[in-house]
Amino acid sequence: MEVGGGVIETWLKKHRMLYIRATKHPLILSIRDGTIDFSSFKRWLGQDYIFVRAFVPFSASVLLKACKESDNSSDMEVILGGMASLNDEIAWFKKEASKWGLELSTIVPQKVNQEYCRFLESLMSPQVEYTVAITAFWAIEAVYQEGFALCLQDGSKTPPELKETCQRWGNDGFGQYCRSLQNIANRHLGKAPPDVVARAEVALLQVLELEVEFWNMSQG
Ligand SMILES: Cc1ncc(CO)c(N)n1
Repeated sequence: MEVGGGVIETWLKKHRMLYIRATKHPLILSIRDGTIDFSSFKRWLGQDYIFVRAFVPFSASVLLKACKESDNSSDMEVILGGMASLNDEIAWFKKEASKWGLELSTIVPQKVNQEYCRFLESLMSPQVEYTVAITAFWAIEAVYQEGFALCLQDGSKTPPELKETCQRWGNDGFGQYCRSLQNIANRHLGKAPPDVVARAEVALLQVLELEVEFWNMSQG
C-alpha cells in the first residue's frame, strides 16, 4: 500500500537492467513459454532446497535484528509469517523432490550456491545493521515472487507439472508479503545514515547478481 516513492523504488529504476536479468531470466522465460528442459528444473529444485535450508537461519537472524533494532513491532510479525511459510516450504521441497525422483540427501551444493549461502552467512553477523539485512531479505523474496508470477500470467504456457512451483512464489499472498517487506525496508532506509544506505544498496546488487548466477547454474 505504501510502496512507491521510497529508496527501493529509486534503486530499482537505477539498476533496472540487472533487476530484469534476475526476474526475467531465460530459465524463468522458458518455464513461461513451456520450453523448459525438465533436467534444468530438477537441478534448480535440488539446489534451491539446499539454499532454502540456509535461508532459514538467515531469516532467524533478520528476525533477531528486527526485535533488537526496530521501533515497530509489526516488523517482527511480518518476518515471523515468512518463517512460518518456510517450514511449509521445506516440506514441499521434499514432496516435490520425490515426485521428480530426486534424492535430496545426495545433492551436492554447486559453487554458486555455496557462494550465495556464504553471502547469507556474512549478513548474519551482528555487525550487519538490520536495515542492510532486511533490504537483502526483501530482495531475495521479491526476485522469486516477480519471476514466478510472470509464469502464472494470462497467456503463459507453463507446463502443468510446474504450476505448483510457480504458485508457491507467484501467488498474491506472497506478493503482499513482499510488499510488506518492501515497506519495512523503505521505512528503515529512509532514516538510516548514508553509510548504512550505501551498504544496503551494495547488498541489493549482490543479491541480484547471485540470483542471475543461480538461474545460470540451474540452466547448466
Ligand atoms: C535462489 C533463491 N532465491 C530466492 C528464494 C526465495 O525467495 C529461493 N527459494 N531461492
